[in-house]
Amino acid sequence: MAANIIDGKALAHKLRETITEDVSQLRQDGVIPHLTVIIAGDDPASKSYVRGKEKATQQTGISFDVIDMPAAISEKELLDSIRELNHDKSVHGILVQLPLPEHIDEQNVIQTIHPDKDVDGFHPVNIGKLMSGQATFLPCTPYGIMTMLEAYNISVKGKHAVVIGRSRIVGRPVGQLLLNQDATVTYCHSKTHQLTAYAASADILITAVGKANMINSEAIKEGAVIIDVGMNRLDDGSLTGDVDFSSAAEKASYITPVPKGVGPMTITMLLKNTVQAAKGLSYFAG
Ligand SMILES: Nc1nc(=O)c2c([nH]1)NC[C@@H]1CN(c3ccc(C(=O)N[C@@H](CCC(=O)O)C(=O)O)cc3)C=[N+]21
Repeated sequence: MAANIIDGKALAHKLRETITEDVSQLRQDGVIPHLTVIIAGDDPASKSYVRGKEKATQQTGISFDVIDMPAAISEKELLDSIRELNHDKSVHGILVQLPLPEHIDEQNVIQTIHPDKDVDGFHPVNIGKLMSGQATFLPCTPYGIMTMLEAYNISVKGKHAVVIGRSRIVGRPVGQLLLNQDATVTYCHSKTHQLTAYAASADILITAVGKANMINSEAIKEGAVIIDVGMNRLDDGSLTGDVDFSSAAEKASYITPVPKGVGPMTITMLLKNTVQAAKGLSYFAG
């Protein structure tokens, strides 16, 4: 079987048209949706991701600003500026770019963002809401993945979904969303025995590991749907996923490329969450 390619970039483009219309309506109603990003330090990858977010907000008419902090910023100063943004009525979404410098406690930072401005969906209140099926901001990458599956009419009901990676940002929440939609979910991670056997039993395989080409066709069931969340920068500067794309595409029914798969969807859902924050609403996580 030759797999269908799930074109995240094209879908992102389409969704951004609707978001642009929503923003324009909000502006007519006197609300200017605004996202503030805080970045600490000058890691080139982080800087480049923030530029991507800036470009996407500008394209859709969302107002954007970035607060650049030195890597040596104290945790207290960082938390104080988050508290200020929490009180600023013109700011609807706050995103603190991760990873943070090592001396800063990531969890303290996430918990300081007001849950109603937490457009990343990382705050424990929002994670709790997701777990209990209440309206909330969904974390952008899992939300993007569910949106791609829906757009391609891929039902997860009753299917075996295998998630490789158990991060709070991707693995855990995407497994929860799949479960909410009646998939049978298995979480695998770095300590899993017989990883290949689990992967090869997946109807839907989500890889969020960060190891280039760790999954090849041997670990893929004929007809499986493959969602590759990996973003691995190779020595030649190119970007590749966790899945060996060409061999996997021979067996899969659907597969996401890297780049132009999950990445553009992640940013699109951030835009959507920001608009939703500006409307003063959040989603139902189903
Ligand atoms: N608080 C926080 N929230 C995040 O959402 C967050 C974060 N921190 N830290 C870093 C990761 C990474 N991330 C990406 C999003 C889109 C692309 C993306 O659009 N990638 C393009 C390619 C970009 C390129 O070529 O460099 C693509 O896949 O086609 C990549 C990476 C968001 N992150």
